[in-house]
Amino acid sequence: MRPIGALRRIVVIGTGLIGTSVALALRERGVEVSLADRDPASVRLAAEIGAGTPMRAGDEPADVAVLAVPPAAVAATLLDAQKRGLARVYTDVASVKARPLREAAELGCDLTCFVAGHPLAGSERSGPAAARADLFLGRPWALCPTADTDAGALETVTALARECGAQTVVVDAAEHDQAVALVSHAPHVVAAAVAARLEQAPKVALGLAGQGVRDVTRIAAGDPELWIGILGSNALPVAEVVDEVAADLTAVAAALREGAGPGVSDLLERGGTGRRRLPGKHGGRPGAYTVVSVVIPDRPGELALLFQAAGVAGVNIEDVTIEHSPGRAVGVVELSVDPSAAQRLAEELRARGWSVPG
Ligand SMILES: NC(=O)C1=CN([C@@H]2O[C@H](COP(=O)(O)OP(=O)(O)OC[C@H]3O[C@@H](n4cnc5c(N)ncnc54)[C@H](O)[C@@H]3O)[C@@H](O)[C@H]2O)C=CC1
Ligand SMILES: O=C(O)C(=O)Cc1ccc(O)cc1
Repeated sequence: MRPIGALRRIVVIGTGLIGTSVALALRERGVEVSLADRDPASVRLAAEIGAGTPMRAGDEPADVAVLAVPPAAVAATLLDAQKRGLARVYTDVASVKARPLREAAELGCDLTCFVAGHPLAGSERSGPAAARADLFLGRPWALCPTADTDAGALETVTALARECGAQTVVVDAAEHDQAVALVSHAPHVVAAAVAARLEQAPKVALGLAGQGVRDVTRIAAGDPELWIGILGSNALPVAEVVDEVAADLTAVAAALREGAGPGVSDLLERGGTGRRRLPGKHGGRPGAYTVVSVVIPDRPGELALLFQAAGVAGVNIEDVTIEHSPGRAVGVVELSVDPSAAQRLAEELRARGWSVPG
């Protein structure tokens, strides 16, 4: 198949968080986008926020159709789209790869022009209202071609992911599923298990909750229906990781009952080592940034002034977290910056009246 030089028009089927984010990202790159979803309200909202125009019957085939539907709907959606000749090349974004590929083969889909894909970016929110054009910037985007995949189709989908600002990683579907069981799906289960402890938590405990428990449980706010589908489609690899986590937790509980000691420090040390192995932003060296903490009053416009001051100092903010003190009208903003810029930023902020401890 002839690889296309530039994407002219794509179709997005499934205008939720991921589909609409792909659409917004490509609209910014001048690509024409047609939108479809089984829920007409979702298409209308996506169109209203500038993601494209509703798909019309009789349109010419698009360069690519992006199937952004739940994993269990990928194969049937692909078959239907191919029967209608919606595009020359097809891809999906589902969080699981092996089972949808198997189901597509069983349904008799044309797998030469289908490149299974998965952007490793998202959030705990759903639907077009949560979509962002910059969602995929610097993020990995897995592509899982099979022996049947046409080289031109792979090139086209690679171009699409890169136009969205992502970095493509070609990986076998089964290997992908094992990997995401470890770095995405089992963590979701563990987050839910920690968050489930809060269901009956006394008010005093909830009032004492800081950023740590919010960090650990953020993804537990994801749509349960979507996640039941993801976990069910990748059940065995996820179960293996969950068993390993459970074994660690059982061992640490026993060690705690014997007065903490080596069983606890062993887990904490292994945890620290594992965490440091995660790559930093854009796949860079982990922990390569210095954190500058700033105390700010909790009032409108304060963050904008802070970012403006960083801009005046010529400092690029690589990441930001905000810690709110319950019941107090102040917050602590942690700005991650290049170590060579930390001192300059701290001085600029102090000169403008902010408290920058340290
Ligand atoms: N939520 C996340 O952070 C991420 C999700 N993914 C994957 O992206 C896909 C979409 O997830 P989200 O955008 O988060 O979900 P979402 O719930 O925001 O959007 C899914 C959309 O698909 C539509 N839909 C469902 N079945 C359909 C069908 N048969 N035909 C047409 N439309 C249909 C729904 O109406 C909804 O608008 C899933 O496969 C998910 O595994 C991938 C990366 C990150
Ligand atoms: O919210 C987050 O940080 C995520 O990691 C979201 C996410 C959810 C599902 C995926 O398949 C990929 C990414």
